[in-house]
Amino acid sequence: MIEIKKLSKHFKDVIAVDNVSFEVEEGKVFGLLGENGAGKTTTLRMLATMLKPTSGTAIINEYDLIQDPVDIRGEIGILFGGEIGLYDRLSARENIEYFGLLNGMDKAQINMKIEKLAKDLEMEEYIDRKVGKFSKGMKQKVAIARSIIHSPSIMFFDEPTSGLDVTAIRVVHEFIKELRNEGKTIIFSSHSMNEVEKLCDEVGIIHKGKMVEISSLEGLKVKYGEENLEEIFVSLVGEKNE
Ligand SMILES: Nc1ncnc2c1ncn2[C@@H]1O[C@H](COP(=O)(O)OP(=O)(O)OP(=O)(O)O)[C@@H](O)[C@H]1O
Repeated sequence: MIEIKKLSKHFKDVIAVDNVSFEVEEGKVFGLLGENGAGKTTTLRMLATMLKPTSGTAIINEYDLIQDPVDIRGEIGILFGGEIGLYDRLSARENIEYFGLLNGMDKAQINMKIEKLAKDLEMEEYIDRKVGKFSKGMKQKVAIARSIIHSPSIMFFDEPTSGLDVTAIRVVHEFIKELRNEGKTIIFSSHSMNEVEKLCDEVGIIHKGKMVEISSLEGLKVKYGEENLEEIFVSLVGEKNE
């Protein structure tokens, strides 16, 4: 369960996130939708304890973001788009293993989990190769494996498909669906309503740091009398997206 309470982040005179509150029930997928610069990454970085909020807090599996950040880190898995920060000189296996050790797992547990992840994500062929020369899609799979090595119950994804080709996007989507089936609680950000529609139970639309709508997909359609969710998004944030 995630309960976000009046979360704000100011960078000098820029209000990146403005008094945002929402809840995500256990086992649900929440899509944070917004244009470039809307405040999605900043929100997720705060929830992942990577950035200190200016005000407000969140309760994540009963831990308070401000009081218990170390406990929260053990509960969450993070997959951020863009620069994913793998160690080029280490193999895929070593990159994943390193994170398992950081999360207090022992070698035997880690090895078992890596065998399964390598199979599930079809990485067996290159699991022992150095990641430096990997394609973007291959690196993303290593990052996915790394993010769940410690079996967190909560996952945060920040635009996890940005810059990936169609095949790699499918892998990420399938992975999110699988996590949902396993009952994980997920928040992921996107600027595409189509992506959100495929994967989410509920959506929050963020615009200029403010949450302008929170609803189930069906609820949005009923409220705005419009079947096409992309149209609803555009009408809410004011300009054409993509
Ligand atoms: N470290 C920072 N210092 C100053 N301003 C920042 C910083 N990080 C983010 N911002 C500003 O905060 C606002 C929200 O940025 P954020 O990265 O959260 O948006 P986003 O919705 O994730 O956008 P995108 O889809 O482009 O990643 C933007 O105006 C951005 O310029």
